[in-house]
Amino acid sequence: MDVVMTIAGADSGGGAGIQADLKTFQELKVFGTTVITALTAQNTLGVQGIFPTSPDFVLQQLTSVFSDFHVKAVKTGMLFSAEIIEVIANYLQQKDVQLVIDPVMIAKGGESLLQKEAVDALKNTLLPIATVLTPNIPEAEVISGIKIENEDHMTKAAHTMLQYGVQCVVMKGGHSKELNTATDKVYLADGTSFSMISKRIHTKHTHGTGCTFSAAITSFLARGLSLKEAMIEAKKFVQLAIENPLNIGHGHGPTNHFAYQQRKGQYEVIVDES
Ligand SMILES: Nc1ncnc2c1ncn2[C@@H]1O[C@H](COP(=O)(O)OP(=O)(O)O)[C@@H](O)[C@H]1O
Ligand SMILES: Cc1ncc(COP(=O)(O)O)c(N)n1
Repeated sequence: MDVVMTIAGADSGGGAGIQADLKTFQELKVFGTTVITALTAQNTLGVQGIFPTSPDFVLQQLTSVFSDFHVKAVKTGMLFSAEIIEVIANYLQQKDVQLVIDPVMIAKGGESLLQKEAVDALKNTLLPIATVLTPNIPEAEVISGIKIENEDHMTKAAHTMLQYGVQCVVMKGGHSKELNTATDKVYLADGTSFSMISKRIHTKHTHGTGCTFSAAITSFLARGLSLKEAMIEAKKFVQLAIENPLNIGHGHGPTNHFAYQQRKGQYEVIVDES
């Protein structure tokens, strides 16, 4: 059994963070372990409270898991502070793992999940050791310092982020103004790029989409898929999870992690290499 790890915040509402990651891992048949960076009191309406873990206890969790398991791939989500990021980067740079960074900054409800001072730590300590970075457009703007209003800006921002040493940047299109499609653009360190295109679902139930997508990439990498195959299959996983909502909660409801196993044969992501 392939072992993976998520380093993220816990979402009491079950739709994002550690909870979304573990549900994704389970559906994709990898064994999920966790390092919890913060507890959040959260539901589909928003984040009501944050209780961060001490950096020392983050290190203790990392040590417990790595001293016992052969972890093949790790993803990070909500990291909260520069101190927590530094502990994680110092620890992971000695390990031979594939590392997927979802640079979670702001929850869908607008609450901050990463302190402003922590962005430099993310860029300077985690990106140099990362395999994949999965920013949405607002996160890409903060990391690259480039305002993204068209595809040229997106390419420039991706190349700026690649310069920090990450091998691949996936610019997620959930927040773009496209009406009919949700396109994620993948930029690789060798200068090539491709787009993954799916139909845009008009729904408010998108809580935890980014967490689910990055957890799916992590699972497929651990199972031995190539970077490109892992990305395409993860896009399919998140598409089916959004397309088949569970309709629970009174706000931005969670996505449906069961849908991929039920319907994966019925949907193909369009890949554009041009
Ligand atoms: N309305 C939607 N319809 C289809 N796919 C979507 C939609 N919203 C987001 N996605 C997809 O979900 C994944 C997460 O994207 P996004 O929502 O931008 O991330 P985040 O949760 O970090 O804001 C991406 O693959 C994106 O294309
Ligand atoms: C603990 C935690 N991690 C990540 C997110 C981001 O998810 P979303 O962007 O869907 O609010 C969140 N709301 N809570």
